[in-house]
Order: sequence, then C-alpha cells, then structure tokens
Amino acid sequence: MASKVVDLRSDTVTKPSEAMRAAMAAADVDDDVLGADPTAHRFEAEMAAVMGKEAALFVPSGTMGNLISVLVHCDVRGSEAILGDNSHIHVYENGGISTIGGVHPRTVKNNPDGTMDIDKIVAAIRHPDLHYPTTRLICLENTHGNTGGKCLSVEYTDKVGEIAKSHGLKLHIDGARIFNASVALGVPVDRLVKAADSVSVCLSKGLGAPVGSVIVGSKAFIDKARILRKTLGGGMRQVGVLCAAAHVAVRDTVGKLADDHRKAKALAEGLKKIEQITVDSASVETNMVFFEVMDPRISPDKLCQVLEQDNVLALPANSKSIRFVIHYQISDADVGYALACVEVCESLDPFPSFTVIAFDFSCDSTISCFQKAIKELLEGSTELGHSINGATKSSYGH
Ligand SMILES: Cc1ncc(COP(=O)(O)O)c(C=O)c1O
Ligand SMILES: C[C@@H](O)[C@H](N)C(=O)O
Repeated sequence: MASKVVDLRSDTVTKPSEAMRAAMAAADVDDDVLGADPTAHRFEAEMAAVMGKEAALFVPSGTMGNLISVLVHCDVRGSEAILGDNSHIHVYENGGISTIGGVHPRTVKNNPDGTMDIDKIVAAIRHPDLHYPTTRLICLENTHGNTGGKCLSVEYTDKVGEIAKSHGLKLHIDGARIFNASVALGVPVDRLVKAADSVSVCLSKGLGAPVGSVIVGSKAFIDKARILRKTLGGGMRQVGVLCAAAHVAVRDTVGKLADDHRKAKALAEGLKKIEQITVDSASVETNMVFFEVMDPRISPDKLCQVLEQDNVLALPANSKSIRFVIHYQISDADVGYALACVEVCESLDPFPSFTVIAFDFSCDSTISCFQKAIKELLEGSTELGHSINGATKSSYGH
C-alpha cells in the first residue's frame, strides 16, 4: 500500500472532495461564452454578494484574475501600477501586466508584515508628465504570500483606499487568500475588501476547489473583465462544472480555515523545539510557516530533498528558508509526522565525514606507488593513500 504523502508544498495541492466531485458531475451547464451557463451565473452572483461587490467573474486562475483586473484598470497605454516588490503579481506572474498589458510596474518595498509604507505609496504616485507613465492603480495582496501569509488589516486597507480615491486611482487586492485573512482577523470578508475596486479571490488555494479564481468589482468593471477574459483565451464554455466545485469549496471549507491556522501555529511551535531550526512562531498568522535551518551546509533545497525521502513535501520559500503550507487535507497527525521527520533530518549528519584522496596519475612514480599500495592493501598492510606519493588528502563534513 502506498505510504501517505504529507504535502506541505502549498495550499494549491488539495484534491477535490467527494462533495465537489459529485457537484461537478451533477452540474447544470450550458455554453458560458454564449452567456448561458446557469451554474456559473449562480456562483458568480453568490460570490459578488459574499464579497460585497456588484458583480463577479469566474476565471481559470489567480494569475489571470490579477492580470485581467490590472488591465481593466490600466486600459490606457502608458499606465503605471504601484505594487509590492515582493508581491505575487510582481514576482510570480511572468511580468504579465507588462508583457501582455503594457502596464509599467512601480514597485514599493514590501515590509515583513506584507504592507507597503503609506508614505512610500504616496511618493510613488505619478501624475501625467512628459517624462512619466501615469499611475492608475495600487495593488495590495492579502494575505501576503512571500512574507509568510501575513494579514493586511482593514484599517490599513481602508487607508490605502482613501489614498487611491484622493489621487483618482483604483485599488486592486490580490485576495488569493483573502478568506484566510478574514478568518484570522475576525473581519467579514466583504468589510475587509470594502475599499477595493476589484479583488481576485483564489478558490483553488485554502478553499480547496480544483481550479479557478473569481474576480469581483463593479458591474462596469466585470463587463470589461469578461471581454478581456475572452481575449486572453479564458472563455470556458460549460464552466459550470468548475463553478459547482467552487461553490462547494466556499460552502464547506471557509469554516475549516481557522483549523488550518491552528495547525500552522502548532507546526511552528513544534519546529521551535528543534535545536537546529529557527522559526518565529509568533509571526505565524494564517496557514504558512517559514523556517530556517541553522546548519549552513543544509540548504532549503537539501532539506526539502531529504524530507521528500520520508514523503514530506515542502518547497524553499527563498534561499534561506523553507515554507510549510497547511491546508484542510493536512491532519494533526500529519503535522506531528512532519515535525518528527524534520527532527530526524536535523539529528542525522547530512554530510558524514569523508576523505577524498586525489592522485596525480601523470606522475610515473604515482602509478608504481599506487600498484604497491594496492598490493599492500590486498595484503591488508596499509591504508590506501598514505603510502602513495603525489596523493593529496581532503576532508569534508565535520
Ligand atoms: C498571493 C497569490 N496570488 C496569486 C496567485 C496565483 O494563483 P494561480 O496559481 O491560480 O495562478 C498565487 C498562487 O498560486 C498566490 O499565492
Ligand atoms: C508560488 C505561488 O505561485 C503559489 N501561489 C503558492 O503559493 O504556492
């Protein structure tokens, strides 16, 4: 029987539940390009209401959701979008807003809590000038993935919204994990995004849907987004199959996010007890845990490779740390097993001491000495290398 895999690579790795699969099979569908998939319409109306916006549009991915949103807001050539230098849109979306949309990114440093300093956002705003692109959009990310799933407060979001409005700009929130933020902050999700003109919500992350995101905003925004989705090849015909699963995900999994956060905290507290591990467990706000290995010889890649041998899957967060991401298909026992595996990895010497003896075979005497040494070895009278001229000895590991 295949041994269980504890997959902590991301919250994108969940498998659809039986309820999702049943809903997909039973979905009432039609051609959505011709504007008629009833399940898609129902789900989009449901999500618009949940998020407190006028309208919604199902899209195949969070990346496309962000791209469409930026392109709708920055629909004039020479537009600029202010976004975090460590944001998903800027780091992981192939520069799509530029390569496809011709939008210029104006990055502002992301703080360790996922925010961008308000004064730096204001300083980055550029109004029409012969020399500059024109700022038309500010993008936030909540929760913020690359800082470890940090939550942006509703107060901060409202403040950025006020700045956008006072400067005639729009505000987009990459809300891939907005439900995690809502649950962790105890703020209703529609209140958390009230200041935003658009939000991209991933259904395929912590909510556990097999595919897709939904973007929400004004009706005028969504009408333009629908056209852009088709332009980008996102017209999906009987998409109700996917929307049916997404509906089940929102219905069944939002209530489990708090437990994901609890398990992430427990994982961080457990990692804290392991000698060679550094983790700021107090900074764990949602479902992600970033930790470092003290031993400089064990890189994040190396530890992930070693853990994989024990069927624990993880990914490096960066050159220094590893990322564990909890989702609703990770149990408390899985957390305990992962901790035990990290502990074993840390106690094992990943690089046992060993000696390399290099020979200079261009030297004739080395060969005769080598032959002598082999003869002596076979007779058990010497250690290889000690009696060979031209041999250089190097030691690795401890
Ligand atoms: C914060 C954030 N935004 C957007 C995305 C993009 O979502 P997708 O992978 O569905 O394109 C991701 C990752 O998946 C993410 O972590
Ligand atoms: C890496 C990124 O694209 C993905 N959203 C994740 O967090 O796993």
